[in-house]
Amino acid sequence: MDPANNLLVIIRHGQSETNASGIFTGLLDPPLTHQGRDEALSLGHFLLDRYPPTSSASPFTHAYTSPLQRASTTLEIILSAFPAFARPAITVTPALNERDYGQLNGRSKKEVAEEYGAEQTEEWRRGYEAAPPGGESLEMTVKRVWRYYEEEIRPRLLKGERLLVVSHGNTLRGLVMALERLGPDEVKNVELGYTATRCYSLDGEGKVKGKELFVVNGVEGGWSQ
Ligand SMILES: O=C(O)[C@H](O)COP(=O)(O)O
Repeated sequence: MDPANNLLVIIRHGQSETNASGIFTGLLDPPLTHQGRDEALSLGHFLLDRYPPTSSASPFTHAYTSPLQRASTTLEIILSAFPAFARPAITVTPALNERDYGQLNGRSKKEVAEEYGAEQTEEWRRGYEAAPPGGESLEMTVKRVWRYYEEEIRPRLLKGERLLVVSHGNTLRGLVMALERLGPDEVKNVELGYTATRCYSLDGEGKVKGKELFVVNGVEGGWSQ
């Protein structure tokens, strides 16, 4: 896919400290691990190679991220690989926060599975309608992120902009579901590894006309269990 206009590149953040410890992270705000910082830098170099700036144009016109540092730091590290003139303006918005895991935020995934059973835990993690106690279902997350996409991101794409979105596993699963028109059963199988990257090109009406998965950090397509 050429670095044409109407381009949307979505990226999951690198590994955070609580990701590494097997803890439901949700709205917690842990820093990236060393591995997570390395993943972000490799991805920055990959994107620089894939979308080289020209003397007159930056490859990306705008970037979006969440206020949670694992996403915003991933974006900063990615952009550190680009020359200063190629740095896009950044919008930080809670609309791109991770799904709120409610009472599970901060709890060990293993212990939750022992307490509530593996099936229920999987339903909270990958089901569409199931909301963890006090938290958001994927359905609620899709509504939140899609509203933001339609109001803020899509209009820029329709103007021909090239956008980066650095966000979170379930938030981006929600965005993928809506962009690719997947059903609840299909989205269960969408898994995002650290710095998973997917690139969409859109037509003049905002419909997806092309999609590309990148192999970065040794994970095919950036998507993993
Ligand atoms: O919030 C978290 O714990 C992770 O970002 C994603 O967790 P999950 O794989 O359980 O959705």
